Amino acid sequence: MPSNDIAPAINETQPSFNLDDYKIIVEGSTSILTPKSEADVFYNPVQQFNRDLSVTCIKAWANLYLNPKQEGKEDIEEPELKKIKIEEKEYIKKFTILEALSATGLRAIRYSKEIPNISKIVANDLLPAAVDTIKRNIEYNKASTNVIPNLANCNAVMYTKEFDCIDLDPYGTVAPFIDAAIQSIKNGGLLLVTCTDLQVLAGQTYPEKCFALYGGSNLMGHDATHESALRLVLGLIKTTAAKYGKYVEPLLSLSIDFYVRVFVRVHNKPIKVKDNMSEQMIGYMCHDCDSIVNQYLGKREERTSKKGKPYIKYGLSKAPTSSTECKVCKSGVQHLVGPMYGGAIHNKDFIKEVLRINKEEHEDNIYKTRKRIEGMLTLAYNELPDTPFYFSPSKLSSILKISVPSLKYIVAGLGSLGYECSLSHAQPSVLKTNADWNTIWYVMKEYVRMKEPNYKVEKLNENATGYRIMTNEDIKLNDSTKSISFEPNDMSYKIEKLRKLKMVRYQENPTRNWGPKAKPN
Ligand SMILES: C[S@@+](CC[C@H](N)C(=O)[O-])C[C@H]1O[C@@H](n2cnc3c(N)ncnc32)[C@H](O)[C@@H]1O
Ligand SMILES: [Zn+2]
Repeated sequence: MPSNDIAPAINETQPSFNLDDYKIIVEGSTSILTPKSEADVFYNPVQQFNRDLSVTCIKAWANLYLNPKQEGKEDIEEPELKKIKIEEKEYIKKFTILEALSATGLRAIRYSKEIPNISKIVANDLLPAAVDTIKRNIEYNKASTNVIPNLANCNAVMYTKEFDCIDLDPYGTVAPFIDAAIQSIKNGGLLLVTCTDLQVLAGQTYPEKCFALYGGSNLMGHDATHESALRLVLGLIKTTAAKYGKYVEPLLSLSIDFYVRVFVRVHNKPIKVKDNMSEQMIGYMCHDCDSIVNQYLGKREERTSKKGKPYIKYGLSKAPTSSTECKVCKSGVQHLVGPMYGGAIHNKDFIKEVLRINKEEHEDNIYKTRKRIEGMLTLAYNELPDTPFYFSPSKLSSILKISVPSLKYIVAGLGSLGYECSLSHAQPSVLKTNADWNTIWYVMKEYVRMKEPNYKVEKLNENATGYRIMTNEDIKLNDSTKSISFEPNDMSYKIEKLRKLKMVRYQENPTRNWGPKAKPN
């Protein structure tokens, strides 16, 4: 069982550097020194968004769950602190952070300067050169009161010590660190996870590697592959935690530039672990038309006993949810994707608090990526919560060989049939919807019929996917009382309003050769 105490692994020493030997990089509240000769430890300026966002998220987590303003809100259970509460009534809970893979110490030092109520933060790295840099930067920033440099394999630290908050920001995949992190994190604690291996998590080349690391395969070649990357990472964290009776609650899950970043809360709640089976899913993804049919791996039913007591019945799910032939385009090739997490990937209350802090407490001169945080999180806040994946009208139009309709028409069409739509933070010009793929394609076909009077299906090759879809009479509505319209409606107004907000919603390439940085020699 990991213990609570965190001992400095090294002794404080006298200042041991000559400032002339270093160049100074300023980010947020913090200046870091990197050797003028050549930086041999890791600093990636493009990751400022990751660090600005993480500061804001840790503050939001502490406000909501650790030191909540209103009475009665859930908080971290810690017997010692509870005792103080009874005696003194009022106190502020302090918390510990582990930056497990710290490189320069920049992130840890920023946390210590920008986030209140941290009792200790351990800035850990495996490389002696990195830890020397961390020490130098702690000293230069006068952060030695609560930032402790530590030289160790982070798994060894996590298997032996407990923390309220753990940040994992590795090169590439986080997979080797999840088990230890889950064991180290305290009840109700916050786990922050980066994965930069999107070639594996969202690419088309390494399904076997993706399966080995994350226990599932991604939506190879599909527009929504970045959301499947998030769901694979969440699936890994959830199944790892389940073994230890811990339940993982996603707070915010973002696909950003060249990486994914998820913020989850980990609870010691074996009863909630029972939901894991019915939260995990596989999908049948059509090779030709992008349609996906989801299949949850377990059944969870809320029932009432004869005595009127509610209870939950868990069971096996009915399978398969799809036949070997795609119902939309009749292709015989359907790929199995997943298993991955199929539930909600964000918590709206959490995003609201992050947005509030970002707006009210942070300034542009320190938080250079503040505007982008506002844009991306506003999109995440407005995403449909429980509907995996999204589709791209542009991709579907290319299959039908039509010019791309304005998003508002497709949204209006789905809205007129009673379905909901939203945008996605993960990609511009895509739509999430609670309609199934049969209905999505029905809307596309109706759009062609009503808005493209000169369209001639005969011009398509008879073997083409578009031809098979346009001539498939089975693509129709289940409910014959409904009729479709592309006139503006509540749903299309809502989406258009969001699209017209003047916000930085998607990143443009900020520098030449941007992306994950290679390991230093
Ligand atoms: C991507 S960098 C971290 C960047 C840093 N978090 C930031 O925000 O600037 C990854 C770091 O992890 C360290 N590392 C790799 N494997 C490790 C392990 N098992 N334990 C501790 N540190 C490790 C590397 O030496 C490297 O400095
Ligand atoms: Zn198909």
